[in-house]
Amino acid sequence: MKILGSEEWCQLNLLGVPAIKARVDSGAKTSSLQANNVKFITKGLEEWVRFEVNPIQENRSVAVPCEAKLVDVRTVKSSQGISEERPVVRTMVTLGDDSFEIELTLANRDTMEYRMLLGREALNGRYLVDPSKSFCHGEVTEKDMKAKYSPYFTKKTGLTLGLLASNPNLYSNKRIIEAGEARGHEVVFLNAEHVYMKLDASSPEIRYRGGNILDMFDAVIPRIKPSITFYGCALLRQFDTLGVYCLNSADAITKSRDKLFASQLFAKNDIHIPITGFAKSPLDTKDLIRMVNGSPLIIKLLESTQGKGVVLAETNKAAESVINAFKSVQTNILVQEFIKEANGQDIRCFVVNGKVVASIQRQAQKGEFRANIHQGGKASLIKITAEERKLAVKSAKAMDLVVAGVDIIRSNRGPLLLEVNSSPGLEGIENATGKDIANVMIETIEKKLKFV
Ligand SMILES: Nc1ncnc2c1ncn2[C@@H]1O[C@H](COP(=O)(O)OP(=O)(O)OP(=O)(O)O)[C@@H](O)[C@H]1O
Ligand SMILES: [Mg+2]
Ligand SMILES: [Mg+2]
Repeated sequence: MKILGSEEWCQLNLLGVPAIKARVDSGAKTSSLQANNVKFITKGLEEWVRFEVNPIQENRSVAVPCEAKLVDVRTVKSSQGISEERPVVRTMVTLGDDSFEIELTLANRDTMEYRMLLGREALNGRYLVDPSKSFCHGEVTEKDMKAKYSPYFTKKTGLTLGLLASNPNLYSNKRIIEAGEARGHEVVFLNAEHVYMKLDASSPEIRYRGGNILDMFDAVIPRIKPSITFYGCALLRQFDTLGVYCLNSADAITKSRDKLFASQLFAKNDIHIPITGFAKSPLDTKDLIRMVNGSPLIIKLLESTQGKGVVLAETNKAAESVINAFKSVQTNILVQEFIKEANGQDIRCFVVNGKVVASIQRQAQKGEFRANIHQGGKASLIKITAEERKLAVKSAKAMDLVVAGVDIIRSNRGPLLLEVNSSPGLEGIENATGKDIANVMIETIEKKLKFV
């Protein structure tokens, strides 16, 4: 009988797969093939399956479209004990000089290092396995693979951009993908929580769930939600280490997410904010309140968005009890002068690459002081003053943010900065102004990468 090693090169010619490296696994009964986007279709009276195979390990960009007649659907238990339904197809496999029929279960599990497994059914009566050997029926080099799959290595004309975010259905994310594609780039959505990394001085890596190595990106657009700031920024640092341009650096995002640190940087850069205090001990609460000119005053959780952690205390007594209540549960807060004359209005300036590309005024709902859209605020068009424009640009720069949503409030002593956001939403501001901000973001990446 012929000998098979622990891995062998196969051809699945009927499926249009001219070479695929298989793991010989006599511990498994049936053979399996990695398949993505599996769809059941009918051809006449027959049931078929349509799917894609990524025949090259650690490469998702080569995807061969396949079709085969469905012969069965089987419940298979994975090594982790999870049952799943897998379609089974029958096709011809070629191994060196031999060709024979084989049944393959289609496994869409991402974690397949080998794209194909040869199980007992395929081996019985044909081969003996010698696990100490490999490629007994011929070898396929990387160069051969490139030649065999050359039609799939499409000539790249645009950039490859990664959108590092959490929800592909958010308006902002959909718009960024759309704008990137419209400008001829490939935009790949990366769920930040499915990305992981190898920290190694000689071969650092970034991988995606399933083991694909993410080494194809020219730039990454971070849209990190606050709850995963820490992890998301670690990923951005890794991309940066690997030479991938990040539209907003990990450093800049980290700074802007910490209201206390950000306020200190504003003060240092001569950027005016409402009088703000921060203290550790409840013993200092009374003076803290005096320091910001007494009530009514604003209390802000250090990490808050959409206005959720911003409270107005109308009296000194109320302020004191709210401040001390937060302190008793070890929650960090800022105490801030209330800008009453703003009348529940603030200004959101969208800054990209040192320019204000759009701005809107937000008006809080009746009886509410927070102008956030999430708190029922209404957006309207506004022409900002030269001073406000300068303040917005300077504030984004103080945070080193290339893309920033800068919130400004109009006080009796001129415009004051409220905060700078590193993942400003596009929906409210694009709809109100009719400006294509996503396009400006993509253009900026092109400029930074000198892409023409
Ligand atoms: N000192 C203040 N005086 C008056 N109104 C204020 C003050 N600070 C905040 N506000 C109002 O409350 C809103 C929310 O405050 P802020 O922007 O600081 O919080 P946030 O929760 O981080 O919101 P965002 O979603 O913009 O990140 C502001 O947009 C503004 O309308
Ligand atoms: Mg904020
Ligand atoms: Mg805000």
